[in-house]
Amino acid sequence: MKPSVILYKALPDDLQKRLEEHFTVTQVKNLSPDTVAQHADAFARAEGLLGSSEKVDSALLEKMPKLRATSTISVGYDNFDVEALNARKVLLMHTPTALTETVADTLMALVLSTARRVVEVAERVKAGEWTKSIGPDWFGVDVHGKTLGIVGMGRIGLALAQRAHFGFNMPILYNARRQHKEAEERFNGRYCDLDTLLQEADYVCLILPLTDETHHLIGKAEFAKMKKSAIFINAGRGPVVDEKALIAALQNGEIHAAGLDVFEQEPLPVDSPLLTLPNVVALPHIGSATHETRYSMASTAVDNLIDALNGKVEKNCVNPQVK
Ligand SMILES: NC(=O)C1=CN([C@@H]2O[C@H](COP(=O)(O)OP(=O)(O)OC[C@H]3O[C@@H](n4cnc5c(N)ncnc54)[C@H](O)[C@@H]3O)[C@@H](O)[C@H]2O)C=CC1
Ligand SMILES: O=C(O)C(=O)CO
Repeated sequence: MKPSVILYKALPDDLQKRLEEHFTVTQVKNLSPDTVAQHADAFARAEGLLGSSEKVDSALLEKMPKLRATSTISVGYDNFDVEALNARKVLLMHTPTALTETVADTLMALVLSTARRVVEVAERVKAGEWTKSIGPDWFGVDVHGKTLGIVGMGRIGLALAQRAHFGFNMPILYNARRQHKEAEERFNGRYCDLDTLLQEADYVCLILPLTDETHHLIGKAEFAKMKKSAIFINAGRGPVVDEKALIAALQNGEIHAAGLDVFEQEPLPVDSPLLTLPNVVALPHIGSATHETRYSMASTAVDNLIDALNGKVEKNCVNPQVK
């Protein structure tokens, strides 16, 4: 008999078929208590769980006594209670390499669009304001040659450094938990403490996982250390930044602009002050959202679940020690 799995995200038809070749699949719309109660038998039987953007905590695990593996269609796994999974010896699989280049493209898009005010001036054109040759009130600032500070020199940080170094001739400062030889040898990156990076960078780019350690890593004191001309970018996770402090820093002119793909609350509430600021580019968490990359992530996640339930955890496994 095929193992049972719960699928909580729609998959392209061919991937759904591949999943069904290996498993008996119950598709649900989300992991809310109501949905779990409605499909209680399927959750009680399931050995695998596949999806994204939903909390997987100990309360859910209690409803899934047979669970052996979870597979998330994402690289970030802050939605998972990893300690609870470890205690139950449930494997957690993710999609680290499938999205790296695409997310680095998004970061570069945020750098360029904030610096050159792309969204703001395009809106002014659409509003009919381009009635004569433009003056300095439409100008932006340069990107090439400016100092880029990358906080979180992991896979995506490295891909951003590559773009900035070779494409835009930007000197690179970085902060991470350890020094990265590759960043230094290939992209001339300079490791420094967070304070130095905040003080010296023209562009401060965050691409960090959300952990207890990174929660509100950037707040009032950190914005105060940045240059008044600094542009702040976050595409890691919203709660890494104290959003109230960010809004105040933008409103008080402590920093020049911000490009954001992630927020403390998603979707971003429509009454967020961030949406009233012309110097903010706010994106709806599109870091990896291209057709090609989202397909590749879903395909990797399906393969990850097949591998994990067959005891293969050589790659893409967050907690291989529980096997
Ligand atoms: N906006 C979006 O759509 C996306 C956002 N992400 C976010 O980006 C994160 C990073 O992804 P990857 O580069 O693949 O991960 P990674 O694990 O390769 O890199 C993470 C980096 O952060 C550093 N780091 C961790 N804690 C730190 C701390 N307290 N202080 C300084 N550095 C610290 C690590 O040393 C490492 O260099 C993901 O965990 C996810 O939250 C990832 C993909 C898409
Ligand atoms: O993979 C992730 O962690 C995302 O945020 C979406 O791609």
